[in-house]
Amino acid sequence: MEVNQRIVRISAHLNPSNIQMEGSSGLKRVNCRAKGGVPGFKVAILGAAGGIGQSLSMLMKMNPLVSVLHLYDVVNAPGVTADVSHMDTGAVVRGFLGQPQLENALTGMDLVIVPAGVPRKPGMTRDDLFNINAGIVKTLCEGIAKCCPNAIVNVISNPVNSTVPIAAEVFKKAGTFDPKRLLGVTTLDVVRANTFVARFKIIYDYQKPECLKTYVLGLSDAEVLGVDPRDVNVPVVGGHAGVTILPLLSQVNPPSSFTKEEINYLTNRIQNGGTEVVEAKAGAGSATLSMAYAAAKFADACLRGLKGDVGVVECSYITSQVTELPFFATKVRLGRTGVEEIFALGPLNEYERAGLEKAKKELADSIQKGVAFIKK
Ligand SMILES: NC(=O)c1ccc[n+]([C@@H]2O[C@H](COP(=O)([O-])OP(=O)(O)OC[C@H]3O[C@@H](n4cnc5c(N)ncnc54)[C@H](O)[C@@H]3O)[C@@H](O)[C@H]2O)c1
Ligand SMILES: O=C(O)C[C@H](O)C(=O)O
Repeated sequence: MEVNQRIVRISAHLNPSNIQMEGSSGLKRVNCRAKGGVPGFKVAILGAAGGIGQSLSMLMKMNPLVSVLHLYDVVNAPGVTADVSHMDTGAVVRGFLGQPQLENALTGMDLVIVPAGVPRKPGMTRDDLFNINAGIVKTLCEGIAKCCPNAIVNVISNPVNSTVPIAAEVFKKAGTFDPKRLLGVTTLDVVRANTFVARFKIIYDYQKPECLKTYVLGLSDAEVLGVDPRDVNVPVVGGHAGVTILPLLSQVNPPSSFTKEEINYLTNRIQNGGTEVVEAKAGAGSATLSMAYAAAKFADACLRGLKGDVGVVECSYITSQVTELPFFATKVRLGRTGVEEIFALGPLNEYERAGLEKAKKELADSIQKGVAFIKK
């Protein structure tokens, strides 16, 4: 049996027309288990041919937890699929092009990642994308509700503050809504916050052993002397746009102290990280590479949770009761059923409490806009 399955897989590789696109007879027989008998997960990327989608497809093909990778887009899916499928990693890659193939792309998936939609140009807010992206997310979520209602869904398409409520309303309408399985991806805010905070030289303060002291350095010094961003963890709560992005610098790990100026600088930089990239790209789109990295990191955390790993904690924008708002980003623990624990905000300082009030005001409108889009 095992040998036969290996032969099927090898012959599929030898005949490219059998492996790349939906509709070829050889695909259905391919073994869907990862090497070593460990069950792998089936992952679909919707918007796989885009700036985020292409790099994300590559990173997910490299993930040993993925046994099957479905790449769906309304353009260029065959090319991206052919390209990614040549990587000598375990996941079987299949491509799906256009709306008629959406259902096949989604059927049987454990995790669906959604980076489909238009990106910002300089001068635009994320909310300016609402008119186009709301409809795209709605259609894709209708497909998810029909074909893989139990999948974990990672929403990347902007404005995330509204597209997650849109997805929730679509799933409610279809009777498939499970708040534990719908997650807005805000990992890029955490990735940025970790990077920017790590540019501060953190040295041990022997007078206060429980606390690390920080110094602002010039950029070049910081690059040489700063700590590794992977050793820094900054919780970022609220949402994913401007003032709704609320880094909790009082809760940075390792514990660190910042001056008022440092807090202002860092908070601004983190809140405007997306705009910084949009302006630097000067009309050629928004963050794609750092976003694909962040999305792959978050998807990997979801898969590790599904696999049963313990202590998988990430920030995500989810259905929440942490504040009076129905959606809010906080740290969550991921497990076999998706979001298994939502962490409270923890103690906030005065600066963060003021930021929270501003964030909630803007978030409330964005959530309402998303909900109204489906209910209208
Ligand atoms: N959550 C975050 O932190 C974050 C970060 C960066 C970008 N984004 C958002 O992600 C989205 C994608 O950004 P990008 O730079 O990859 O854009 P892009 O234009 O490069 O790619 C988008 C892809 O979506 C596809 N698409 C459009 N309509 C579709 C549909 N109905 N079904 C399937 N695919 C469809 C397009 O064909 C394209 O390939 C944007 O909305 C952007 O604002 C979010
Ligand atoms: O800023 C954008 O429009 C894209 C994304 O939300 C980001 O934070 O980079």
